[in-house]
Amino acid sequence: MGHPEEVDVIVCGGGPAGEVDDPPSSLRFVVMIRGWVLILLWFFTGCVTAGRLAFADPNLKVMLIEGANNRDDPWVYRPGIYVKNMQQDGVNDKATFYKDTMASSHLRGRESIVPCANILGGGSSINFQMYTRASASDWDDFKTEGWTAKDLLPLMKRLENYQKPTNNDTHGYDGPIAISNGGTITALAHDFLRASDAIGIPFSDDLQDLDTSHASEIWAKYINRHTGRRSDAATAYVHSVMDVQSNLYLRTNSRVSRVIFEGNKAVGVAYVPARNRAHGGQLRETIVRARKCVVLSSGTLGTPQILERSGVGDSKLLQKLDIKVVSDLPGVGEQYQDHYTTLSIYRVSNDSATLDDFLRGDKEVQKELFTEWETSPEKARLSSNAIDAGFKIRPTEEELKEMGPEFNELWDKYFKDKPDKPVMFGSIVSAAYADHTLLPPGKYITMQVDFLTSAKNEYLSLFRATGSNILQEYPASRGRIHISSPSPYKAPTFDSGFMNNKADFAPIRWSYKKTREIARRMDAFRGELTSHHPHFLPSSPAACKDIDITTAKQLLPNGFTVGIHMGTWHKPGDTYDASKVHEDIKYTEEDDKAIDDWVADHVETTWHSLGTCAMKPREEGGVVDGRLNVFGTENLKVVDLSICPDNLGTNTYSSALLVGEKGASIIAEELGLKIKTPHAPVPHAPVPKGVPATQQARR
Ligand SMILES: Cc1cc2nc3c(=O)[nH]c(=O)nc-3n(C[C@H](O)[C@H](O)[C@H](O)COP(=O)(O)OP(=O)(O)OC[C@H]3O[C@@H](n4cnc5c(N)ncnc54)[C@H](O)[C@@H]3O)c2cc1C
Repeated sequence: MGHPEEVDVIVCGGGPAGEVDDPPSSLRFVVMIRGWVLILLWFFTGCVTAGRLAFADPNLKVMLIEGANNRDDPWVYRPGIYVKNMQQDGVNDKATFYKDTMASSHLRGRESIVPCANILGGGSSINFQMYTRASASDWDDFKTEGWTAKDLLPLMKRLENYQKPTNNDTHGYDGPIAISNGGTITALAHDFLRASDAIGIPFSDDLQDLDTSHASEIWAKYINRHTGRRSDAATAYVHSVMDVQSNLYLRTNSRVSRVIFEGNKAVGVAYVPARNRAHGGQLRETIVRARKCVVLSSGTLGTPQILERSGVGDSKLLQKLDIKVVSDLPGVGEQYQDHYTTLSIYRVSNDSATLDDFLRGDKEVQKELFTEWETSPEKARLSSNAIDAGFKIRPTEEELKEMGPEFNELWDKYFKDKPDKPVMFGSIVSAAYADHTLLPPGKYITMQVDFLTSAKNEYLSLFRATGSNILQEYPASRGRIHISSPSPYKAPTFDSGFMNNKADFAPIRWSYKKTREIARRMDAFRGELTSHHPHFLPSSPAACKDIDITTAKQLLPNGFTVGIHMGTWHKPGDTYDASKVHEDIKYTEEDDKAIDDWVADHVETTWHSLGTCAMKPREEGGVVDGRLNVFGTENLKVVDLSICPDNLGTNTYSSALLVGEKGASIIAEELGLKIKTPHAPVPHAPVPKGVPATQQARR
């Protein structure tokens, strides 16, 4: 049966933006008018809101317009294959790659790339599945009525089906999103935790209690421990409702072009095919009208583009592009924020359990792991993201002294009096997170460190107020995204703003040193993969050392070249000695400079985009109010992470779900509906019992 042309609610979202091409100037618009309906545009956070509303009232007809469908896609639901979704091979349509329009001097002439989801479920269909929550003070810092941590805690619980043991009361047990340790925990994770403890990072049971900011833990994952499947937002909130009710309709392979206004009132949207394949580049728009309201949830990089194409944004830009101004909001697309990741790679012993052979494409190993997942998903190695342990840390007084004046000012202003805020996260990946064609044979771990703050708003105003040199040197400390054409197929101008505030270098440098000290103290440690570390001077005591000869000989026992003299190519490490007593590596100023250069050359997005449609007063550059209404318009809301007025110190899936739950509650209230709990049963998964699932025996 075809979709009805008139429904109560239409949720439009997820059009693949991967293929961004420019239509010819002689655009012809083919417009199909559909019914007058209530339209909600959302994607991942939208899945939450759409599913919640549809389930709240079976008589409310909801249509979800999206990009690719993730339903029953094995490249989505098998957790261990997530890295494949980051391939830029022209075939992968699950991600869009936003590239800096201009090379950045802060990155030594590099353009950074920010991959984003391009599929139903948004980031939750392709992300790394690490479960982290923001600190309580992060939400309080929003300074918006209804958005304090205390206000939001019931919603945090409402979304969770927490399947780990716990010793606090901040988790939920019958929500649609499963959180567990996954199928297996590697021995490398325990090795990491022991080494972390040795350098002053104690073990904790739950780092995600909204409060703990300096400890390590077995890191949880968005994986259902009973099914070994990824816990994505579409399966949890949308497919679940579609399985039991007939009032939620999916329209996939589409891209939302613009919101239609009458005056300043949103009355509908226009969407186009996800790919521009029509005769002569014809732009085929379908118009759907909205009876009550339009909600945008296209993510931090998608939502501002739709707003601008619709006439909501900086009037100067819109006039230049011949777009009629509906609401002059210069804040749209500004204040783009992210977190920073650096990845350093270490050699580990040949008997370590890593995913390297699987990722390299060893056919036998792949067959073994896929079969294991098919037959015993509840305990399979692929029922994991291979990121089993990690830490959150704050610097000691001594370390602060070494971190320089720029960071210390940020510390004093932002962290000092908020002890629940970590400065850095670190985690161990039991494999090389890298292109394996660039790596020698062997087993690896990756130390991933994330700086989760990246030059806060408050910090920026501090420098403006004091007239510091930093502001003169780095005048634009955030990124931005803006459309370059009214066409939905034309690539936007994008400036990630990465590292354009000098204060961001010190914590990344500090955490590189920390993870290096941890790696060296692990029993499995067998050297540093020198190509994936800073290039210290060869004479520096801090210079990296690669694989030791004993381990190298085990790798290629019949090789004629192991350990040959090759000039400076290989500086072998020491053979493993369990009784070794460690001294911390000492770094000179020159060494620190080498680390900073390496950071500029290699720092990446953490895929945690935030902030381009901030929820704050209009006169301060805000785009939405506390009830998520877009200023200067009627019947138009934004429900995604673009609304964050400030950064959140977390991997952001939990926050996106929370914003979705909050949006659902606000809209339900305005529609006179009540959110029903528990939500519809999640496909493939056992129905949660409302108690900690650790008490349910494994099969
Ligand atoms: C590679 C990767 C790894 C990550 N790892 C983790 C992790 O381990 N843990 C964690 O907590 N978080 C992680 N995240 C972050 C997390 O997934 C995101 O914060 C979250 O998905 C953001 O939700 P959102 O709804 O705001 O936006 P998104 O999830 O980005 O959803 C926006 C959706 O809108 C669609 N869209 C955009 N424009 C249009 C348009 N014009 N028309 C139609 N559709 C459109 C896109 O296709 C996309 O599906 C990761 C993200 C990525 C990309």
